[in-house]
Amino acid sequence: MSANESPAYGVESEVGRLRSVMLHRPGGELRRLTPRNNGALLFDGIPWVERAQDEHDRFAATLLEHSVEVLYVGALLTECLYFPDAREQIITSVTADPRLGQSLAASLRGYLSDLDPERLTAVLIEGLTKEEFGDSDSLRGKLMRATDFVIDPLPNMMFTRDSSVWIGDAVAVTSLAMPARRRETALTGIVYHHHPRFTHVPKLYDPSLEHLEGGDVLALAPGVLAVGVGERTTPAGAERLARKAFELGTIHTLLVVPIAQRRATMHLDTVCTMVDDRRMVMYAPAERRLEAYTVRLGDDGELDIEGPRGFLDAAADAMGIDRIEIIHTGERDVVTAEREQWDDGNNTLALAQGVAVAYERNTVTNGRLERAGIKVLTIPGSELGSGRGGPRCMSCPITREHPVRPAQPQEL
Ligand SMILES: NC(=[NH2+])NCCC[C@H](N)C(=O)O
Repeated sequence: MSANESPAYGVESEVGRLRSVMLHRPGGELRRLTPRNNGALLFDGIPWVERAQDEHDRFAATLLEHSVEVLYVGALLTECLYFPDAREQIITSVTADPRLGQSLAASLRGYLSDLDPERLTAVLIEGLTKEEFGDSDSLRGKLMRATDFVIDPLPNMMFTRDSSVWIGDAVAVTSLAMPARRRETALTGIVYHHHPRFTHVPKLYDPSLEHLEGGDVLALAPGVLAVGVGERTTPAGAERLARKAFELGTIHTLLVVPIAQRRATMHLDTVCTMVDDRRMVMYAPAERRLEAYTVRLGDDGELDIEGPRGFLDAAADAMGIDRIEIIHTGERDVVTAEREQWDDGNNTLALAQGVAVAYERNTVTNGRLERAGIKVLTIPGSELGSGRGGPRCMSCPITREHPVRPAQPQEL
């Protein structure tokens, strides 16, 4: 590739050979979690930060050992913050927080403007307390405790799956539903709009639109997407995505899959993920329960909606295959299944057909995958898991090769 040629990115499936991925190594933002704020910040515990970082490094090393390019969102953001436009845009968006009040917003603007790109990146992700900022003049500042946040930390930043998703050769910077996560897309948006790697990439969504999270979007096959709607992605978000993707011609079918509005099933990828082009690891009760509406573009340019019918049948039809085979999470007993579903046993990341990264703790599910001929690459996740996300949530694939048929575990 010559210096001024832009690399070709794109994702058409869940299982084509993974070439490039975006991660975020958890850092100081996890140190902000306390028993008082962890619930609002969407963590079920208080992770041991150094251990979480070691676990994450093992994840990154597993990807690198399998020749996957690992890009870190923080490093890309820092590079963007050398551009005055990008700096101005992010500082304006952070200081527009109406909770600040005019005086604090003005002094915060001055403070942020003086930071070098690296420090600014850290503050944007790790947050800033009143104590660190040092303000005591503004009305808001006077009424804050030393440990209150002037800028909230983003501990869920490591779940890069949710804040952007590639659909074909276009990227969707998503619209996150939970208040604790909304600012993540201001940062990913800067990366995709300002980093020279990505300025040429078509953008098919933005954070001002209806709620849509990447963890709900599964690229079942080239041209076929499944989108979970529930706690995070709304039907309106799925509709908007369908219209945009049909317009760009990147898909021909979108399956809308209602999922229970519960924390255990916050995204479709907590219930099922693909391990090759016709097999999924899935939480057993979902196999019977999941339904799908099949959405296509009608001749009149309007959305044509069929269903609902069983998700697996609708998916196999859209993918042009006889059936999707299911590998169940856990054993036949519901308790193990429920435990391993909670611990992200379904949330595997395929590096290629039949090769998947999984948390080591889900021994029963991993054993089943192996017996089914899947090569399982395990990583530790005792600390990372407290944020309720597994290998799939912690990665945003940027480039996958086209999947190969028939499904064969590939030697990488
Ligand atoms: N794609 C996923 N399953 N992401 C998991 C995100 C976990 C994060 N703590 C949240 O609640 O939003």
